[in-house]
Amino acid sequence: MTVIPNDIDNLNQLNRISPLFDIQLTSYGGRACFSTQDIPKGTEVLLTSEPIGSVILYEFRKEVCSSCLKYVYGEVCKIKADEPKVANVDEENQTNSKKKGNKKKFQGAGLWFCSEECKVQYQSKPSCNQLIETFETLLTYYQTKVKSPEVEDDDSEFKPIITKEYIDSFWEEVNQWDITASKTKHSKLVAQQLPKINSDEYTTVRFVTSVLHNLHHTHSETSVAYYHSLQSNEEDKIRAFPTLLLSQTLVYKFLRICLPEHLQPLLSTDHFRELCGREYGNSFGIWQQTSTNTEAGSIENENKEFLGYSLYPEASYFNHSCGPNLRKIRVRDRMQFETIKDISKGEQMCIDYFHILDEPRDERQKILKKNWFFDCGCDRCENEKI
Ligand SMILES: C[S@@+](CC[C@H](N)C(=O)[O-])C[C@H]1O[C@@H](n2cnc3c(N)ncnc32)[C@H](O)[C@@H]1O
Repeated sequence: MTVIPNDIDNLNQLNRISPLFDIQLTSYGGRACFSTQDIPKGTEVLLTSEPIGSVILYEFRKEVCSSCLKYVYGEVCKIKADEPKVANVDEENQTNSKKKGNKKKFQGAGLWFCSEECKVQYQSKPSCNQLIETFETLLTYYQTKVKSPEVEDDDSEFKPIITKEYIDSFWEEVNQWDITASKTKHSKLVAQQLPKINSDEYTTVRFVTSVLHNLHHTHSETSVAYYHSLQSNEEDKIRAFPTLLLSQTLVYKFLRICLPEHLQPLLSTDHFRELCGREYGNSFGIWQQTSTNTEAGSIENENKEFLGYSLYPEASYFNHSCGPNLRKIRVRDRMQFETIKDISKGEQMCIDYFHILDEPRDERQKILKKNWFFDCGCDRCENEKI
């Protein structure tokens, strides 16, 4: 069951996301955004800050610009990240690499850009050097431990009944592993315990790392507080994809062994579980945009490839409606929300999660339940109830 937070009072203590709306409880449960005044059609109600976490899928890493997220089918980005000038690798990792004499040539940290301007813009972000060094370290470890497709886990027999207790017991074993790992030398952990991971797991490694880095370095206290209040879908997600449980524990162990010292305190099994549970229901897909980018951004009217995903806590309190009054537009790596109807004071402000507005009610309900784990309680679904 999804745990729906009911912390309106705490949220309302925070700086408002926008003067145009606040967060209140809905009649069908959970929180949502409600307008604080009449808002005419065509008004921008939110332009997010940079995502608190973001990742490009491994298969698209060379084709999607890490800065503006531009993707053109068949085109490879030609520019890699520059090696940070000030070395900042955590000491033990550095010592291990040096001892073994295997300090590799800088590979670009798996970050690719469509232009010099995009690279400069990305690399001028606060603490970006540390993030690049961390990504480079993770990439290097991943390359030594990549799980080849022929040894993928056989999950055909893995059909447990997923309950909260089952998930907790799985993670209890990881807590025990963590205690032992904390007493083991890093070099021994790398040699004996570093799990092999596949490209999807590596994608999760990168996403989690970006969140931990931004929590530590870049985002405001308010943004962090909104992040910590996001709803988690852990149980529903694991029930829908049981093999994720094992997969997540591998990702966790990989991170525990490979993350630099300064991010380690943010990595606990509790936080990791919450983060993975929040990511599923709250992040926004990075979709290929087929319309031309304009200064105002590009409207996501023709989605093609799924390239990755980003998490913007301040935009994650918009609920879905089958008759939305907002549209979302990606502007580089930010999301903009704009009214597509006049909105009256006190009305709920909603987006379309899944491009299903042309489907009949039953079909829409089925799709939302299967993919987002909720029974849609929007006005249109209520009105179309037989
Ligand atoms: C991105 S969050 C939106 C904010 C969320 N309501 C909260 O309180 O954190 C998505 C979740 O909101 C709920 N939700 C969104 N739209 C809904 C709708 N039309 N009907 C019922 N629940 C909805 C579902 O639980 C969904 O997983």
